[in-house]
Amino acid sequence: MNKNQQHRNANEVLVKVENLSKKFCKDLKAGLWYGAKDLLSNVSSNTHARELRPKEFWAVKDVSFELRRGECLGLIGHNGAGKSTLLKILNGLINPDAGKVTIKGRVGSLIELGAGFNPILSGRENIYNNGAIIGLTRQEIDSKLEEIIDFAEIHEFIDMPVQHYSSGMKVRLGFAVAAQMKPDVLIIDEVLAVGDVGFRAKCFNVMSELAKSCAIIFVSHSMPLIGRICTTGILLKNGVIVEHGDINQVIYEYSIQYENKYEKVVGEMTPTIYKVKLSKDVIDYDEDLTIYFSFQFPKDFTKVVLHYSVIDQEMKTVYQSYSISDGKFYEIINGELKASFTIKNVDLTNGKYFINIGVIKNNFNGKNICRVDGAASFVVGGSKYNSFGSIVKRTVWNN
Ligand SMILES: Nc1ncnc2c1ncn2[C@@H]1O[C@H](COP(=O)(O)OP(=O)(O)OP(=O)(O)O)[C@@H](O)[C@H]1O
Repeated sequence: MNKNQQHRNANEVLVKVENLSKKFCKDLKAGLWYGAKDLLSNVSSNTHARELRPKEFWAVKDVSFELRRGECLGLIGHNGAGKSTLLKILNGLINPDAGKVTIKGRVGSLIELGAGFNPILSGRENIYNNGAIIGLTRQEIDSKLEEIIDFAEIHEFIDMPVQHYSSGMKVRLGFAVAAQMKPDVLIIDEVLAVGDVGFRAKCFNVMSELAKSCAIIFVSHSMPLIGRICTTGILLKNGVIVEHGDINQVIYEYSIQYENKYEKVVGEMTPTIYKVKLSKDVIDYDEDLTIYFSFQFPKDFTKVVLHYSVIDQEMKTVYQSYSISDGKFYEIINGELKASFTIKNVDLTNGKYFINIGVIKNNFNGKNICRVDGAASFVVGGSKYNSFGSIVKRTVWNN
């Protein structure tokens, strides 16, 4: 086996992260002071590293994992969880305070918008610069140049300084360079979302293709995307790994800890009081869910129509229903509307969902008397169906 074949060994560990920690200071003055003190006392970052001084906090704390060729790791977590900090350490943009990163092979990355580009150089010059940094010869870059420009679709602007590129153009160039240089490890941050839909689709096709022969670390807040591309996942919370393993399990853990109460009341009449209760807060995909509620209004109405929507974490409506479709009307008597409805077999994949409940006049003019968005939330768990999409579509697999 020659050296090159060895280098491309399937399943070899390409990224090894051991007890990685990085702290930041919440206060600029204190941060500068600590920096100066550390420099003066010539403290190596690893000796003092494990203690926090006043106003410091761990952005990444004791993170360890391995990633093999052929694996695609989804890094997920709330805003400020430490994802970008971890990526920047992996990419060598910042130094950790403790721990060790070992990466084998060539690293392609798209982390911050425009990071890695010299703004006063043209797109073409930046391609050469970046290629040289990852160790390609001029001839090798020459042979990839057209491919990169074609992929980025920025032919007419390739000789313009990068500082005049739009955000999307920077992302196009950044991704094209990172992906077309045939990396062993590809690190992609949320920044990809800046690209337009067509370009994003192209990137995901390339990532799926690259995933077969390299190791990918991908950060995104879009769970459908993460679920589609990644094989394994890490959930970070306050810089600490709280879940690591199968991507569907990690997405599920993330979705159930999501605290996004987005409760909002809209419509021409606000209920003075409302109460909503569910038959169960955690259910299986094939169970029924009953929603009990009572709304107090300042005015009576006869014949109103109820409706509800089930919303997923991407804030997309998964399904909705109107009582009028089943010929059912309600009355608001003495200002109170007290009712319940049952969703038969929720038929949803694992995750957290919200319920919007609305009341409209029976003339169905579309105007809400009121609608309570995020009136309740529930979790679907334990489904054998994975997290792609929202609906579990039971299928008969004929011969
Ligand atoms: N240079 C810095 N100086 C001080 N604090 C920083 C610095 N960079 C990041 N932080 C802090 O570290 C924490 C983690 O930030 P990070 O950007 O890694 O989060 P993230 O998970 O990528 O968040 P998001 O989903 O919003 O992109 C945050 O509290 C952030 O304010």
